[in-house]
Amino acid sequence: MSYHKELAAAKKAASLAARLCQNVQKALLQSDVQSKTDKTPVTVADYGSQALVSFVLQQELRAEFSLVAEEDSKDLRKDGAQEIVERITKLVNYSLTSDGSYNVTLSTEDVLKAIDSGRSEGGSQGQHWVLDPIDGTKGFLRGDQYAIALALLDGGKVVLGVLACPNLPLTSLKDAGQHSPNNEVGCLFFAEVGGGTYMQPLDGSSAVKVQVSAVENPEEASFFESYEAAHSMHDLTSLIAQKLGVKAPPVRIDSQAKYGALSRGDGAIYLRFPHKGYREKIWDHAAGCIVVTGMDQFHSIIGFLSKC
Ligand SMILES: Nc1ncnc2c1ncn2[C@@H]1O[C@H](COP(=O)(O)O)[C@@H](OP(=O)(O)O)[C@H]1O
Ligand SMILES: [Mg+2]
Ligand SMILES: [Mg+2]
Ligand SMILES: [Mg+2]
Repeated sequence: MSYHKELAAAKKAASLAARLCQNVQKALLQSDVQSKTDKTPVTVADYGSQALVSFVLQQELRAEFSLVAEEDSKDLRKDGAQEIVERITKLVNYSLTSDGSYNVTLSTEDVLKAIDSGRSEGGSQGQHWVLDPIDGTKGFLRGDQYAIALALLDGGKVVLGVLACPNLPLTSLKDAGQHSPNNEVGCLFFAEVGGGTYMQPLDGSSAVKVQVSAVENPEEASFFESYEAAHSMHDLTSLIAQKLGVKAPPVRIDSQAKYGALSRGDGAIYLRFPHKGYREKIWDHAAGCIVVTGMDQFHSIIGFLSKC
């Protein structure tokens, strides 16, 4: 089965959402950042990105669809949230219309409903979209890496994935690292089951096929891990790397940008071990997983792991 139409819609949605996030990151206001009940941060860009992706999928696919996504409108419907909802609505309308993609004006209620269309429970039957509207919100707030991560599940398997990484350099992190001022940034990774993985600049120029690292000797390999020690046990990863014989220091990056960088061979190993008791969410891995395993790359990864 081919998912070309779904992939085109997902790329359009993630690219527009990336532009919304870039606009917010340029001029982030203190009032744009809220704290959720689990004490993790959420911003107008997380909500805006979710509303926008949900709207674009609905417009492009014109069919009933199920979306499992990170955010919901509960806090936005509380007293005192009207101003922030209006700011989100303005951001969404601007991002949808400024380059002529759509000719619409969504109301605040349209935006809240679009956010809440991400409340599906998912499941192993039928098709479900999986969205992290901003993965790496802490990285986004720091001006570092973050990703818009969108995947499609069919019968419980990930069949396509798109990762927009607005701050990831177009060239390998091996060459200039994450923060060189000469870096041109903004990558869109995408993969469809059986079709390999591609990367293109977020400005829309042409895509190139990417491959995971061919390094087989752990002494020559480098590894990616979460920037936040609260999200992954840095002590444990350091121990594992030591046992494997890895010599390079860890490359710490927020979000599924790690999977993007891994898919094009910037490093060879991904290590992320949450602390005891943390329950993983599917939107934190679905898109990144297919971008790295994009079928024809799968065997080289298995090959590498079996040698470790
Ligand atoms: N205590 C914790 N342990 C592990 N992961 C956590 C965590 N608290 C938050 N996260 C998740 O880690 C994600 C970021 O991943 P990474 O550590 O690879 O950058 C966050 O995604 P969001 O930013 O979308 O909320 C969040 O879902
Ligand atoms: Mg979050
Ligand atoms: Mg996330
Ligand atoms: Mg998120």
